[in-house]
Amino acid sequence: MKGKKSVSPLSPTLVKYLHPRVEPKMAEGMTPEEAWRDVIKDVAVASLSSKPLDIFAAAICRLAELDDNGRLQIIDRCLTICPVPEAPPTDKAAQIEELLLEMLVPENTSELRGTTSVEIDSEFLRVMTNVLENSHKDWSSAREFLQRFFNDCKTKYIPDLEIFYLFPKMPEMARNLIIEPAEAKNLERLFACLQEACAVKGLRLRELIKTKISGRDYEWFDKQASVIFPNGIPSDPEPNIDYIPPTKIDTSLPFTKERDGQLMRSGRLKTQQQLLRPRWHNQQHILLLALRRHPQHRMTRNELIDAALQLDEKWSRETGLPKCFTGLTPRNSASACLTTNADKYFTAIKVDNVTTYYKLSFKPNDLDDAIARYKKWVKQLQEHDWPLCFGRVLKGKRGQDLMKNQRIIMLSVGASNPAHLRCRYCGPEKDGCSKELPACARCKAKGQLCIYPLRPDVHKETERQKQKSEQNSFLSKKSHSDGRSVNLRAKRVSEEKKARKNGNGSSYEIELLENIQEGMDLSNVPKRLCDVVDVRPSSIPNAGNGLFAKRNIPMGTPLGFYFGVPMMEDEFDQYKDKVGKASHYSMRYRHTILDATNDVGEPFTDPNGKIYCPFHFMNEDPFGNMVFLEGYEVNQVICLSKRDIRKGEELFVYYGHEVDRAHWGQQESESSDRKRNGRRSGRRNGNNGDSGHRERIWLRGTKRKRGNNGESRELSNKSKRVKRHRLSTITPVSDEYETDIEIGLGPSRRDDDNKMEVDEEDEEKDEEKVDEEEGGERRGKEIVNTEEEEREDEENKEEEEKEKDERLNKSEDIVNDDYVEVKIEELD
Ligand SMILES: C[S@@+](CC[C@H](N)C(=O)[O-])C[C@H]1O[C@@H](n2cnc3c(N)ncnc32)[C@H](O)[C@@H]1O
Repeated sequence: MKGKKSVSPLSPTLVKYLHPRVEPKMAEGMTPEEAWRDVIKDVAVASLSSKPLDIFAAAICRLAELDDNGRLQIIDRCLTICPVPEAPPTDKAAQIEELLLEMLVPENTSELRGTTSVEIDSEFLRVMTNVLENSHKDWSSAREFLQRFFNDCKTKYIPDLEIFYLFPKMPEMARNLIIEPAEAKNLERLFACLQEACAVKGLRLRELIKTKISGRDYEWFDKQASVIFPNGIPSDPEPNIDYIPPTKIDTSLPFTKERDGQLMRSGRLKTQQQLLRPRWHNQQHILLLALRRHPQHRMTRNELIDAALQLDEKWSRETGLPKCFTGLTPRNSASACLTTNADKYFTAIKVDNVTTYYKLSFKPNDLDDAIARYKKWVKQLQEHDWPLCFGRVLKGKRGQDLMKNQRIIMLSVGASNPAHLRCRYCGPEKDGCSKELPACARCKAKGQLCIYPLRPDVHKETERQKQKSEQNSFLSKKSHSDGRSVNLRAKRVSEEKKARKNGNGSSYEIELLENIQEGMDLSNVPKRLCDVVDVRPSSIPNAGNGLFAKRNIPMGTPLGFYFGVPMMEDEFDQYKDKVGKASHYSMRYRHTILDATNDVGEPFTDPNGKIYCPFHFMNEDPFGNMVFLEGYEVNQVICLSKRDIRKGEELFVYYGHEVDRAHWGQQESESSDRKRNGRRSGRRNGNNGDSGHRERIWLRGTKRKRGNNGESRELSNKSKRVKRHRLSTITPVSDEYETDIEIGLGPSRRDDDNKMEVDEEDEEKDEEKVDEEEGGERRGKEIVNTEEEEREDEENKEEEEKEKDERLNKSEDIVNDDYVEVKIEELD
């Protein structure tokens, strides 16, 4: 590959040097090329022949592998040290030798001689980028592992040879580089994929990565290799000799081609590259795109299945990608996919009570529709959920009645999996409560006023069942006396449906809420978002604005939603990705991107404007106090507090593992310079050469697996630390879709800093308020006690709280040390 480059014009110094030396060699019968190559070899031999044989041989071999430009560059640089490099004066000899070693055998330069090294051709990085960007897998754990590997290496780049040398810092590496089974599996797959990608380009992976392991490190490397490749390192597939190099690496995605309406010249056309495909190239997405392309976004089941199969066929034919709907019965696969509707993007509707149509569950790329939905959600949240979260149980009889009734109150929004949720009053350390109703998934608290953010339908179902059975018994009684019973039932059902459709269906909920509110003090419940949070400069240097709590916020409170106009991912890449800061504020939700910016790519910042979402300004901390939760409705992202948050604290959330953080923390001008120069960590995708998709916030947990039937496990402080580290670095890939709130892992270091910022007066007030709130709650719970018992109890509880705080503080110290380490590792 390198030998084919033509020689660039020689500098006058080189000509002056070569001319007198080449002529005698030509006189001996050499061609001009052989003669001047021999001159360069003479320099290397003269300077390095005293070196140990392996070093000398490696240098001469490397010289032979270089192209003419590479060789001439070596002489050019030698001439900058002295005019006669083959016989340098004594004071220059060492410099020439060091230079030659550095260029020909860099792993043997004085500082690193004899150490283990990995030589990586820069072509490998191009292959790697292409695989990571275009593969349908997200390679999360493999990335993390490689990142850890690179972090523990000293790196040297030799521009003339386009080669990177990695020198592992063995003690650190042996200590840090532990491979988990899931990582090993993923890494093995990644390497198989890289090998195939190399073969497509006519290369062999083994030739792009060469390892030289010194004797003492051999055992360790051998052990690691046997974990990653239990069956031995597979040999490279035969390189594809028919390969037509793509003019630009990024033109290789099928969708670009389809949009441009031209046929693409890509190496992939020649071979069926099974593993390289765009992330969204899967069955669900093809069905979704087929529906999206229909003018009314509405099709019958058969029409939709036909359209999806045609689309799949067309792409496969034009791009060489494998089809998504395969097997003997692709129609059945498409039909099953539609029935499962795992991502909730399809809504089935009956037209004329006969034909079932499928329509998109959202209006793509429609700002007004997105605003209307967002406002509806926020209204519901503020009217229904906030009173439940921020309200306090009254002291007197009304509060007593409320507690006696032992109702379960549910929020209108929440995770799909109630097993992840907590009773509001269940502190992380409490073992359980003793009353009767089923409640919190963590403490199994029974009978407490338990805010239970269930998926609305789960709860409604039981209530409806009750109503239904009542209706049924009523109707069956009636049916004896009245022949019109069937009609009556149908009428009732359709009325119920109609009411639900018009948004009045939750009469049960409203009634329940009214009952609850009678027993609660709602005077301190916020009315608008600006009562709860405000946007101001972040506590993180150079991070721009941040979001801060304006009041104490209890754990598990849904504060709002992340606003964004839903678009298909390829649409976003095409129209929006490079517009202003669109990629900084966009969020990936399953198959859609929620675009949070206006036409010029700026977030909506006017609090009185048509749309304003303060959560766009929430900065990142992997162990933040907030979490993005997938709501029950499609494209609904709930911003939920992970723990109790105190007034003045900055709100942080984890953006997900796919985010490119390389330019963060730089001054604005610096980072925009970088963007202008197109140096953003070499990000590319196939569409337009510089997609920001790695900038996008990822809705956490959209593809995660959890053990133990989805139940979070209690963690000791020690295991918490490990878990914390893994949470920030490893996201296991699986086919299960789940949402995940990581509650109870404790506050981050920054939260402590922020606590310091709350001025003393505020703090005092807060404490009073918290005491009052907690007192209220306790009074609510223990309302049957006498006043004296109550006082005693409160004293005891205060002591308990103090002890608990101390315990927490101690564990925070440990956790925070670890956190700093992780951060540094990541920033490195
Ligand atoms: C969704 S915006 C958050 C609001 C942003 N700070 C602002 O002023 O508009 C995401 C951007 O905030 C910045 N950011 C977020 N978390 C950060 C952190 N921990 N450190 C540095 N910059 C951060 C990055 O520039 C990122 O692209």
